[in-house]
Amino acid sequence: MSTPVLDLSIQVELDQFNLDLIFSSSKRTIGIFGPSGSGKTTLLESLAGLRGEAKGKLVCLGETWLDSSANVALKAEQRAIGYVPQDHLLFPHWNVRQNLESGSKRARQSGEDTESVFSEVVQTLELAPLLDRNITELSGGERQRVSLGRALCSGPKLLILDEPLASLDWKLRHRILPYLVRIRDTFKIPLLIVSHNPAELLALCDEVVALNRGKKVAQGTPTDVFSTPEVYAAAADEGFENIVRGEVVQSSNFETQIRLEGSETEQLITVSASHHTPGEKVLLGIRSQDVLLSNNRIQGVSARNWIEAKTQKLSQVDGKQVLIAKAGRNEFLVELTQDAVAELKIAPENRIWLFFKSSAVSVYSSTPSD
Ligand SMILES: Nc1ncnc2c1ncn2[C@@H]1O[C@H](COP(=O)(O)OP(=O)(O)OP(=O)(O)O)[C@@H](O)[C@H]1O
Repeated sequence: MSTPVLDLSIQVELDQFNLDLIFSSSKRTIGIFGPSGSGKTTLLESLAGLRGEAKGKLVCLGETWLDSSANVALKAEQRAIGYVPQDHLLFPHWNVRQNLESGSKRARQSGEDTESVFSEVVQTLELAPLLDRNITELSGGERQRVSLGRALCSGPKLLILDEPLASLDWKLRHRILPYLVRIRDTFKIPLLIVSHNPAELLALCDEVVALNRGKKVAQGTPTDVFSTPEVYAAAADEGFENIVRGEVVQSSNFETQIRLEGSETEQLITVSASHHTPGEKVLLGIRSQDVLLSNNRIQGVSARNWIEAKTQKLSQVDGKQVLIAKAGRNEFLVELTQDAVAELKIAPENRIWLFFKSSAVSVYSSTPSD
């Protein structure tokens, strides 16, 4: 087995409860999910060495950062972390270049080629036109890109993002998400992303750890974690959105057709006309409540889209049933009533068909654009 990215057992005393967390993960993109006040920021601050009161053991990529029993507690600046907090914390009186260079200082001290990292960061995050601008003149989304850039310039072993999209409005969130996908794919640095938004974690993470009141309640693939009853209830507060990847095949004034990545068939998803162009990689959002299910390939339905899938796991959540359906490499969570499960005789490994309307699909770009 490869060296875990994170291997930890930590305790922090808090007002209402204690953070008491044990987990190990070898995945390159790890998501931390939990409702407000569940201990996510406390965990990140403990990782970053900003919580002197944290006790226990913490090993990142084979390097011990904390071991209370052996009196080891590396200072924040000794942990090679790129930490992007929720409020960005940029130097307001410096321009973008100076802010990025402040990140490079640590990397230079450890002998890294900071110039090539700087250029790669500027290129990946499209920061060249902003380099001479002052921080106070930037929009929220631009500040977020600079903040990500500064963290990357410091040559981190682990990049930690605390709610990277939470401070942005809906439109900006969809502009920044593709940059996060790009960071994940360009810089092969392990990422730890904290979010209370399942869609972000589904789009970015290989593994999710869910917290509640300072304890781990689930760990596994994003769909596995989000389909566990306790987590689904918290995650589906505003409707649960499945996120799958695709590529635009055709686009006209009337409709856009998209091939699902990892699909075993050549079947296309049709959505309303969008500005996306053929060849473009996209993320598709389909809410679990908008998917209909049938145990045969019925004809004569108005829903334009259908996907052949296999049933996996069924969980009961507050009187509803939540099913994981697998189509090729894609997994969907589907909400069903108890009656529907009985009527359709849903059992593991059944062949089923998922139906949804074109208008139920949201298309998000996974490459940055204006
Ligand atoms: N320094 C502290 N001392 C005591 N209790 C604290 C301290 N910091 C946070 N808490 C409490 O610990 C709990 C977890 O807080 P934390 O900020 O880690 O949660 P969170 O999951 O990040 O929340 P949010 O999503 O709202 O940012 C909260 O009940 C909070 O009031």
